[in-house]
Amino acid sequence: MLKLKYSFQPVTLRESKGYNRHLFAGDGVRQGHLIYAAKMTHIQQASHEKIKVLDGIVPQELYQELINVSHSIEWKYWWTTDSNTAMRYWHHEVGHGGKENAEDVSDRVERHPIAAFHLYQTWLATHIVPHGARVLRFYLNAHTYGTDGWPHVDSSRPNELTTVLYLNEEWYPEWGGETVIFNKAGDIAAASMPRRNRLLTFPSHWLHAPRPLHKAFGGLRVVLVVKFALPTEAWDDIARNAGIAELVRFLDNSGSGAVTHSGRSLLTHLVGTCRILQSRNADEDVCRAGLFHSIYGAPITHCTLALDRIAVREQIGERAERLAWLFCVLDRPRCWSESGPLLPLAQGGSIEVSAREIADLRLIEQANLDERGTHRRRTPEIAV
Ligand SMILES: O=C(O)CCC(=O)C(=O)O
Ligand SMILES: [Fe+2]
Repeated sequence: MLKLKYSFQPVTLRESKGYNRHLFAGDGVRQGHLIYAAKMTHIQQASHEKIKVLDGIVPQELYQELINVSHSIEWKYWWTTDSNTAMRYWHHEVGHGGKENAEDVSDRVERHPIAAFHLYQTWLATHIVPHGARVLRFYLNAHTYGTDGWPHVDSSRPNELTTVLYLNEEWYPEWGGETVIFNKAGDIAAASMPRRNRLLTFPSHWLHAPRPLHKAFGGLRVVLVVKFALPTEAWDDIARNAGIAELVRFLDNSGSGAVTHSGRSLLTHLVGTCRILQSRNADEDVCRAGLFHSIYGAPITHCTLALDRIAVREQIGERAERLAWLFCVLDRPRCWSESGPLLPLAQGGSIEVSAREIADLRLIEQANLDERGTHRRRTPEIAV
C-alpha cells in the first residue's frame, strides 16, 4: 500500500496570478473576491432546491485550519468507488464509517486528535443539518491529475445528505474537477467548481461524480466529505429553512456577509443564532428576530448594519422586527437584571416592553451568546 506524506505544492503564486490575470481580465467575480466569498449562492440553474452551494460559509479561521490540516495529514492511495473499482485516488479516513454504515460516528470524530475535524462537525451540526442528524461518514479525498472518480451514489437510502467542502486555496475553470450531480434522465442537474470555502450539499442517493482534472493542474484537489442521516422530518426542516433563504439573501444584499462578527461574517452568526432558536422550537417570529438581531447600525454601538426599519418590517413582520430592534437598542446585559415593564436603553432612558417580549428577547440573547460562545469555546487554538 502506497502512502504519501503530502506537502502542498500549489502552482506558484506568481505563475498562477499572471496566468489568471490574463484569463480573468475584467472578471468582476474574481476582482470582487472578498464580496464574492461572503455570498451564499444557489447553484447555477440548480434543477432542485435540495442541491445547495454555499460560498464562504465556513468560518474563515476554521476553514483555514482545515486547509492547513489537509496539507499535513497522511494520504493513502487505495480508495476506490464501488461503481468502478479501477478508479483509485487518495483518501484519509476520520470517522471510520464504511460505505454501508448507518451508525452515528460523531463520537469518533470528537475523539480524533485533530480538533479542527471536531469543530467542523459541530459547525455542520449547528449550521447546516437539522437537529438530530447522525454523522455516518467523515473523511477526506484527494485527486491528482489521472486519479479519476466515477459516477456513483453515496447511499441507496433516502433521507441522507452528502456535504462536500472543497479545501483548495484557489480554483480555475480550466482545471476541470467540478462535482457534477445527475438527474434521472442522465443529464447534469448541477455542477459545482471546487472553489475555496465552497460547501456543496445534496441528497446522498443522487448519482454524482467528481470530474477528471486537466493535466495543467499540478496540485491536489482536496475535499472534506461528511455524510449525514437526516431525522425523518429533515426535508421538511430544509424546506422550512428555504423559508429563511429569502431573508438570508436580503441580509446578504444588505452587507451582512462582509461585516465581521466574532471573527466570522455577521451573516454566519445571524444564521447560526436563528438555527439555534429553530432547534429550540422558538416560534417563527422569534427565529426571524434572531436572524435579524444585530442589524441596526450607528449610533447604537453594538449593532453593525444600517438598515431601514420599514424595509425590515416588510421582510419579517412587525412583531419580529420590533424584537430585533429592541435587541439592538436595549442596554444589554444590564436590562436582563430588570423585571420590566421598563427596560433601560443603551442610549439612556427606558422603554416599555411586555412580559412576552422580555421572554422572547431572553431566548434570542441566549441563542446569541450560545452561538458566539460555542464558536469561541470550541475553537480554542484558532485565533478569533
Ligand atoms: O470529490 C467530489 O467532488 C465528490 C466526492 C464524493 O462524491 C464522495 O466522496 O463520495
Ligand atoms: Fe460521493
